[in-house]
Parts: sequence; C-alpha cells; structure tokens
Amino acid sequence: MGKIPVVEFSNGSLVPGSESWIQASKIVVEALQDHGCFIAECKDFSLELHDTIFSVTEELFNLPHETKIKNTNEKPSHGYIAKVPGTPLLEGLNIDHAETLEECRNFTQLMWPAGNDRFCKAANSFAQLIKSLEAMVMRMVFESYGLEKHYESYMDAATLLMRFLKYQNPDGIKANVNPIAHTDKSFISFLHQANVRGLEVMTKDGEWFTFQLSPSAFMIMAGDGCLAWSNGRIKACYHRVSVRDDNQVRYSLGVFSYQRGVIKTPDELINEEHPQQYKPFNHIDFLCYYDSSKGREKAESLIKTYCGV
Ligand SMILES: O=C(O)CCC(=O)C(=O)O
Ligand SMILES: [Fe+2]
Repeated sequence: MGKIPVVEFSNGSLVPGSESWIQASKIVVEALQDHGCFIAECKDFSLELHDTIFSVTEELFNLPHETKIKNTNEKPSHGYIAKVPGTPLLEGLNIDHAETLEECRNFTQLMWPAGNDRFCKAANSFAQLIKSLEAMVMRMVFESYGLEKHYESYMDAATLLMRFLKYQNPDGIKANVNPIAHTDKSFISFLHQANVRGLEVMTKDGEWFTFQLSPSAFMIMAGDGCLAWSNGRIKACYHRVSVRDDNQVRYSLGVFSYQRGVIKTPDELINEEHPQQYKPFNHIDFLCYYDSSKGREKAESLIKTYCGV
C-alpha cells in the first residue's frame, strides 16, 4: 500500500503495442494518477554513463565561482542557482535545451573555454536518454487517454532543461538540506541521484517515501504542467530532499520537460464528470509567475491560483 511502483524500461524490449508495453503502461498511468510519480529501472542506462556523468558533475562544481555565474538565462531557475534563501546549501547549474548537441556544446564552451569533450558528450548522452524515456512514458499516457493524435505535437513542443545539483555537507547541523517540499513547475521531471540518497516523494497515503539507490533508477514525476493538462487526473508529485547522512556531499541530476508555448487541456479530457479545471496557459509565463510570487515555499496549489477555472 502506498508504495511507489518500479517499472522496467528498455528501448529494446518495451515495444509499443506489445503485451509487456500494455502492462507497463497500466502501472505507469495508475502510479501517475495515484502518487504523481513512479520509478523507472532503465536498462539502457549504462553504469559507465552513470559514473561519467557524476564525475563530470563534480568537475563542473569545482570550477571557480566567476565561471559558474556565466551560466545565465532570462527564464527563472534556468541558470546558475546558488544560496537561494531557504536552500542555502544548494547549488545548481542548468543547460536549457540539453537535448540538442549545440546547447550542450555552448554550455561546455562557456564553462571550459579550452574545451571538455567528456563533459559535453556525457551531458548530451544523458539528455538523449531522458528524451527517449520521455517519449515512451508520454506515449503511454497519451494512449491510455485515447489521445494518440496529440502525441506528436506534444513531443515536438517538449524541451529539456538539464540541472546539475550539489547539496553541501550540512557540517553537523541537523542534516536537512532542502526541506522545502514542492511540486515541480515542469510538465514531467526525471531525477537521478548518485551515492547519497535524499529524494523523498509523498505517496497517496500522505507518507514520505525514499528509495534505494540503483545506478540505473530514475524517479519520474509529473509536474504542475501535466496536472493542468490532464484536467487533474494526474497528480503533481509533492517532494523534497532530505539528506540524513552526515558529512556527505550529495550530487543529483534533474531533467525537467517544459512545453514551448501554451499548455491546453485536450477537449477529450473535459466532460460532465470532469469539468474544465484549468484555462490554457503559457508554460514559461507560469514559471515566471511562480518565481515572482511571494511565499514560494507554500505555493502548493499555485497553478490553481494562476489559471484555475
Ligand atoms: O535533488 C533532487 O533529487 C531533487 C531536486 C528537485 O526537486 C528540484 O530541483 O526541483
Ligand atoms: Fe523538484
């Protein structure tokens, strides 16, 4: 009861339409509706890429402050994040449109003017893997609601923000480095952690759930975008990070999918039983609204305030 399901994902064996696909699909959609999340065991994600991505992540955070602040972006939380009130131990760097090799190259060039091919390759391979995971998960979601015809346009409008995260050693303070529980503003998010566990998600029973580390496991969670799009059928996953092991620096990776332009609930999901709950809204405008709103810690139902009917 209340446990987050684990679903095996591999491009080779999980073929759309097959018996295993239909079974996996059922578990995925139910989990998204119940908890707003599930765990994907991703067989195509090699241990080698897992090790490389976290080794280059460490290298990235070791760059001088003057270099890291060059990671700027006009969109909120899309550039360098450091010492944000409420989360003083958290540092983050972001590659917008990480699914494109070009943007991975631009970011690499900015951080390492002399080049760092290992970083660039690892970041782009990681983002590509997430892209294919997103394609599978969202195909399942669209199919299960009978919305196949809208799937291609969803994927065409999807862009990935790849975030590298570092949580400083809390140094003897009661270890709770990012206690702010929140839902993501994304459509869907993919989280992967290294050696230090810490991500906790709230189950439908209202309990905090933390998961065992596996180098090929990803926590996949729905954000506010998906909640509104699905007319409230899918939950936005409520989560927080709470590192309890002393003297450990925690690294994690988050990939957040955003829709270019407007998110609109498909007409097929609106009926007498499910009256329209959210008006169409521009995804990035919603992120800006969130960013400028006071008391973001409490912003649990901000999407309702922003575009609720
Ligand atoms: O570090 C993590 O595992 C989660 C980070 C997170 O929730 C976020 O960046 O929105
Ligand atoms: Fe989050």
